[in-house]
This record gives sequence, C-alpha cells and structure tokens, in this order.
Amino acid sequence: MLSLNRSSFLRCDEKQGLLVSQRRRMPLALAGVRCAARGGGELNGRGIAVDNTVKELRGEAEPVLEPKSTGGVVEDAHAEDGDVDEQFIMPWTVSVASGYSLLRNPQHNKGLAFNEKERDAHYLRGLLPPACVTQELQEKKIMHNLRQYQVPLQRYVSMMDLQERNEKLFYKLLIDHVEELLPIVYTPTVGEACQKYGSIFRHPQGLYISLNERGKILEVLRNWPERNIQVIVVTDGERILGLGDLGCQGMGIPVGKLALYTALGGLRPSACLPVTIDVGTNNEQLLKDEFYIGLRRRRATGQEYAELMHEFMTAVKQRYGEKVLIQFEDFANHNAFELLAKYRKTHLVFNDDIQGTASVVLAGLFAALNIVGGTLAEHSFLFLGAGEAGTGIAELIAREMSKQTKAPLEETRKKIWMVDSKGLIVSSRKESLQHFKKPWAHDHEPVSNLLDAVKAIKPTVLIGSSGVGRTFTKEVVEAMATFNEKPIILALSNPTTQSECSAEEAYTWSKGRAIFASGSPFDPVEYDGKIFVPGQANNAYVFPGFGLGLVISGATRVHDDMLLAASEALAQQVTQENLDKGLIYPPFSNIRKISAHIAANVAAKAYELGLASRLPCPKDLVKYAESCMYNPGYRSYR
Ligand SMILES: O=C([O-])CC(=O)C(=O)O
Ligand SMILES: [Mg+2]
Repeated sequence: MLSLNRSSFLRCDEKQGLLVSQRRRMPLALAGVRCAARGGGELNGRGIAVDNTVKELRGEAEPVLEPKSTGGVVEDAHAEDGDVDEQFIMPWTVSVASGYSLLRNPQHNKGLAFNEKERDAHYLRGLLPPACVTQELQEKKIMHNLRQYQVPLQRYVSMMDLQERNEKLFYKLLIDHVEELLPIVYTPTVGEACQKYGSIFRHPQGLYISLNERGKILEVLRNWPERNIQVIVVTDGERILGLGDLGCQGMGIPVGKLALYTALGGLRPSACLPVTIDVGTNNEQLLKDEFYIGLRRRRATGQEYAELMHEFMTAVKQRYGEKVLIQFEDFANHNAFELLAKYRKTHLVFNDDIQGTASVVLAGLFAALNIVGGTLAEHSFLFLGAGEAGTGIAELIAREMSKQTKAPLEETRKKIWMVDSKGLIVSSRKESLQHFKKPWAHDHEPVSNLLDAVKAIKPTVLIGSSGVGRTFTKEVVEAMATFNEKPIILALSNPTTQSECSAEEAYTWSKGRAIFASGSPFDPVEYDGKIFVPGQANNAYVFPGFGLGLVISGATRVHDDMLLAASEALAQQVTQENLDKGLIYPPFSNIRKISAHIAANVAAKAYELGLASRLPCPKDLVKYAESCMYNPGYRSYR
C-alpha cells in the first residue's frame, strides 16, 4: 500500500498554499484529498478545489485503495469518532471549498448570499435555508444586530466571529461603516479586548511564537496556511497601547492593525500575518489569571530575547523574501528603538509607534498651521512623554523644520522640549538619560512638573504621548490658553482611558479656543452653543496607505523621507471645510481614497530614492494604488 508521510505533504502545502494535515502514514485512499492545483481533487472554473471527501461521501470519489487498517468503528473511516481518550488520532483537516467546508471557509463563504446556481454547483443544497439574500442585506442585518449590544466588547467579539465566518462580509462592513466600527475593532475597544483576551478567546488568530518555539521558528512560519505574505505586524505585548504589559494577549493589536491594513489600505487579507512573540510577561495579574493564554513566566531579556527576535527576523526573510514589510507594534521603549535601528538596515521594517505616529502628527501640524498661521519653525513644542511616540514625532518635526529652513538638525531640535516622569528634560540630566532622550536635553534650569514646564517654555503646541491619562489638567490647558490665541493640544495616548484629557475638557478649559485632536476617538462637543468636532490623531491614518505604497513599489527599505511623503499626502487631504470646523484630519469615511494618495506619495518617494524594485514605475500612481486595493464584494462562483 502506498503511503505519504508528513514531509511530502508539507512540501505539497508549500507549493499550493493548502494546509493539509494527515495521519503520519496515510493510506493513499485518503489522498482523495490532494493538492488541487496539481490536478488532484478537482478544480472548478475559479480554481476552487472540489472536496474529494464530499465526493467520497456521495459515492463519486475516484477509485481508492482500501482505507481499512485504521481500526475505526463502522462508517468511521478515519477512526476518530470511536476513539477513546487514550488513543491518538490525527486532527483531519482538508482545505477545500465545496459543500459543508465551503460554508466554513471564511475566505469563500457567502452564507445566505449563495444563489441557487451556486448552491447546486457547490453541493450546498440543504445546507442552507431557502432564502437567498444580497450582501447589502446581510450587512444591514449585522449592523442592526451589532447596534443591539450595549457593551463594546460584545461588539468586538461579534466582529471577530464574523471575520472568522465570512471574511468578505467583515471587510465590507468595516469599510462601509468605518467611523462606527473603527472604535470596535481598534482603539479603544481592542485595548479592553487584549486585557480580557484569555476569557474571550474563541478562535486563535495570527501566529504565536513563544520561547518554546526557539530553534524552529521557520517551521512555525510554515504552519501558517498562506505563502504569499506582504505585511506582518508583530508585537511582544510589552507595551500594549497605554495599558502596559499584556504579554501574549497583545495579539489583539496585530490582528486589529492588519484588519485596518485591509479595510483602510486595501492589502489582501491573505497577505497579512499577525504575529505575537511570547517571551513571558511581567504582569503579575495575568500570571495569576487562570485564563491567561501565554507562557507563565517572567519576560526573557538580554541575549535570550535578542536571539529569539533575531531568529524570527531571519526566518521571516527566508520564508517570505526581501520585500515583506514587518511592522513593529507596541514594543516597550527599551526594545523598540534598538530593534528598529538594528533591522532597518537589513529588512523592510517600520515601527508604527515611533514612525507612524510621527507621520500622522506631522500631517496634523501641517493642517493646523493653516488655521493658526506661521511656519513649523515659528512654533514651539512641548511633549509630555519622551518615549517612542514622543521622540519619534519630535524627530520628524525637527527634520522637516531643518528641511524647510536649512538650519542643522541640532538647531531645529532646540525648538522642541520634553517632559518625562522626572520633569523637563534638560542638559543637567543628560548623563542619566536613556539614549533616545538625549537629543532633547536642552539648556534650561530644572523644572519638575508639566504645569511649570508649560509656564516656563510657553509652547504653542502641547503633545501628550506618555500613555498616562488625565495629565493635561485644567491648569495646564488654561495656561496654554493664556499665551496662545489658539493653543494646539494633542492628547495622543490610547485607549480613551489613557488620554491626557478629553475633548470636552480641552474645549471647555480653553473656552472653545483649542485646536484639539486625540489618539482615540471622542464624540463632538457642544460648548457655548457651538459644536466642536475633535480630530483623531491616530497612526491608522498613515500605516495602511504607507504599507500599500511600500508593497506596490516593491520597496526594500523604509527611509524617513517616505514618512514625510506620507505626512504631506495626508495633510493635502484636509479640506478648507474640515479646517473651518477646527478639524486637522479628514474624516475616516474617506480613508480608502486618502490611503491611495498616501500610497502613491510613498511609492513615488521609493522610486525617487532608488528603493523601489517594481519597475517600471506606473504612470499614475494614485490610480495604480486604487487598482491594487482589495475589494470585499462577493465573487460569483461558477
Ligand atoms: O493602536 C493605536 O490606536 C495607536 C497606537 O499604535 C498605540 O497607541 O500604540
Ligand atoms: Mg501601537
């Protein structure tokens, strides 16, 4: 009897992108399950494999060698149903899209939207109730159901279930109702979801790479069913939003970010891979939580940490090539800067918290200058929080100022001040500062707190990036309003609980004069009979379009000028009408168009810098970017 071993199947999986697991020694009979694109099984007109196991059950299967020796009970050919606990069985799964399995394949499932013809052609008769509905009606129903839930986390769980059940419908919903659903699949709700990830865990999403996988990360990557990955978002869970160390439960972040890559930036879902690196957690509460899903140990550091990350970075390049984008997300400061500095020379990497946030904030500042007047260099900046976001934004502002004024970077940096937990960052503290804070230590007498720093520096722009909520107090905002006609106040920390102040506080305390934007969304505020609509200064404006630009140009490295290109493109999308309302960001409802512009500008920069590998450069990059975007409408199946 012929048999196939696991490695021959894995090889087959490699080529076809099908995940097929079988008994270690499997009678060929069962290889009715074959690699479809090799001519095994059967392909329908659209390249969808018709399930041979379905055919087998219908008596249509190809002649098979006897599947006898599996020792199962009657009709239980694979000996699974009759097994008792002590017996080992293999978890049979067959990647096909026909009949019952088609309904359970999130990529191809259309639920009640399968029409009569499709139900006949794909063995769906009887598996669905008679009604045939449109995708629009399905969308209407799900939105109706979602709105019944009062608790945002229930909406989150419901959306994640939909993603696992019917991917196209999930993305259609997210695209068509982006302003309503972004706060569910993204900040703030995703933050709560990560905190409770263990208890709400249903389906594993993404790839978990823990210290247990040391030495075999390449193998682990091979377990992922998709071969053609274009974007990876990876976290180690140590600084999830402003919520701190959530360990393995940080997975909600890569999953959420990649949902946005598809919905907002048009990357194909199958080209996106969420990854969580689990090196333990120092979160005592999680370590004690019986539902915690990660390694129960304290975080690995130093060489142990660096080696695991290095193995991961090497394996990714080996598996997916030079042009896969790796987005670092929510790493703690002490690793984030080093990882970026180390891998930007050898990989296509981007740190969203350092670079993405910077690009978005700079765009908001470009727009704000249209309201308050002056050039960047004529303004002064004070940050609360000198971590990834704060120093990343500061550096990009200084860089742009330097470009505009031709002044050296060391000079333009002096327009930017930072306060950390120990007070104003000044020269006398330089020796004891972490390296990424040193460029921001300027000559000044020590100042111990934010309010005094505001009074001493008198900034025109106040930016919160500390991850600590309620730190822009009434006194701080009032002080900003005493020496600025229109103070620019950005409360960037996420989620909403960590916001430095609320929109209502910013408008009320500044008597309606603040130009305000926040990392997490706030509802419009009525003050003194006027409606103020706060903008959302969130990196979600940039990373999806930025990534699309890198992918369509085949970029091999990220250059800081690409971030400036993204900022410019985003700022150009802010209309006079937006500005008249005090909005320094365009509404998210236009995000796909915005992303196409960002992608085009980023790609153009990649070509200009000689970092693009996809040649020749398309004539109209905006049109090209749009034409590359994923469309969540259902396809017709022959
Ligand atoms: O996820 C977000 O909303 C923004 C972000 O990257 C962070 O706060 O770390
Ligand atoms: Mg982040």
